[in-house]
Amino acid sequence: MYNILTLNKISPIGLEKFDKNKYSYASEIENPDAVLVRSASMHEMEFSPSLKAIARAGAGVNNIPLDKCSEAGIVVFNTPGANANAVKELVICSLLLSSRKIVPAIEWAKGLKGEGENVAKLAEKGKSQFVGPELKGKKLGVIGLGAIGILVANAAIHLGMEVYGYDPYISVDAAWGLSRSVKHAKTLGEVYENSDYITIHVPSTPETKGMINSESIQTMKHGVRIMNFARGDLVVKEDILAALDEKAVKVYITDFLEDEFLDHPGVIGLPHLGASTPESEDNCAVMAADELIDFLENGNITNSVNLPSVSMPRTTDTRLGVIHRNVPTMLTQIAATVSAHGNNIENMTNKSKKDYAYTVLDVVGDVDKEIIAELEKIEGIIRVFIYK
Ligand SMILES: NC(=O)C1=CN([C@@H]2O[C@H](COP(=O)(O)OP(=O)(O)OC[C@H]3O[C@@H](n4cnc5c(N)ncnc54)[C@H](O)[C@@H]3O)[C@@H](O)[C@H]2O)C=CC1
Ligand SMILES: O=C(O)CCC(=O)C(=O)O
Repeated sequence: MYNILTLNKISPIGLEKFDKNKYSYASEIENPDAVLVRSASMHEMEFSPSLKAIARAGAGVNNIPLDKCSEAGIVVFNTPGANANAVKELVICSLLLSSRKIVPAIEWAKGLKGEGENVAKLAEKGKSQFVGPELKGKKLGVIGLGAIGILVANAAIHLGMEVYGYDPYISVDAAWGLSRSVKHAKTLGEVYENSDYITIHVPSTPETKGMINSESIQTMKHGVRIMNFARGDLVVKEDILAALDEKAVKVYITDFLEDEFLDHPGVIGLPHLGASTPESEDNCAVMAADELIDFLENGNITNSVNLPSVSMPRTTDTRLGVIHRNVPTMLTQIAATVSAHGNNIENMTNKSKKDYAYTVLDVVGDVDKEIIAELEKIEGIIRVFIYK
């Protein structure tokens, strides 16, 4: 029986993937084999020695201590692209909200309650205070052209916007999916100086944290509208508030609330709603559950952020999965140890990702727990799993 600890509300469609004869899942469970999480922070959590994998039903993994997991041989998965359409739709909505004063207009309209037959006349008289520009013909800067950035950039082209895309690490697949009409910005400066609207779609990393600050804002067009559906810490709070007060930034729309934002007239704040659609919650949960099941049952790794993707059809009854450092002689030592136990290696795959590597071996004959202890004694081997 495998135990799955769920740390957030996970879509039942995803949870149904776990065969009840083989899996138990609950928000409190002893000795979890795996954790299913959305945004809950795991940085202060004690990990049980039983924990083998964490699946983030979503994209951003800044709530998970990745280095600690890698060193403990815990595989961390995410669900690339599974919630991208949900975020794209809210970003397009936000482009309109930032332009057309829709939120204040709705609030103002509610104030006409009780005016009876004068409502229509008062509405016509008052509407001029809510004039706002169209998106067509305006320039949008998209920072980060991954699953979400691409969809936003392409949709904005269809709205008639001129789009500048910036992503020095763009993947080949992403580049293929990007509309040819999107202009390739080679520097952030190019995005900042040209854009009437800027939307950020990068992960929170040491490189991106605080990238929107007083210095970068100074290089932007006066009155720029900024959208942040990526992570709150990409934008320096004090600097964006000062820029809003000076009207250097006209509107800041963010999915990441701060107390100071709540009553600021220039901020439209949302409670981290980007991925909150039933479709995206289902997609993420299903993908995360599939990743966990294939790892826990077969040792296959797909969409891990700390270990390489390794997927091999089962060819024997016994499989070993070995997480180790990406250093020389690991494979020879693993093979020698397995052979010394009299097990023939029928098939084997090895891949690496930065400092870590993963080797899967399908072996003939039974293996006992001794082999785990012997393999784990080898310097550089972090963790060994047996799949039968
Ligand atoms: N508001 C919400 O509910 C959601 C927020 N997010 C956030 O949005 C982020 C992006 O999500 P996805 O597009 O799905 O991820 P993704 O991994 O598909 O795309 C991220 C892109 O950012 C690029 N990038 C990384 N560092 C960069 C830098 N310094 N400058 C420019 N580009 C850089 C990468 O090359 C990649 O193409 C996530 O990391 C997460 O923090 C994601 C989903 C939902
Ligand atoms: O699960 C959620 O609602 C948050 C989604 C998110 O921020 C992400 O996928 O990075």
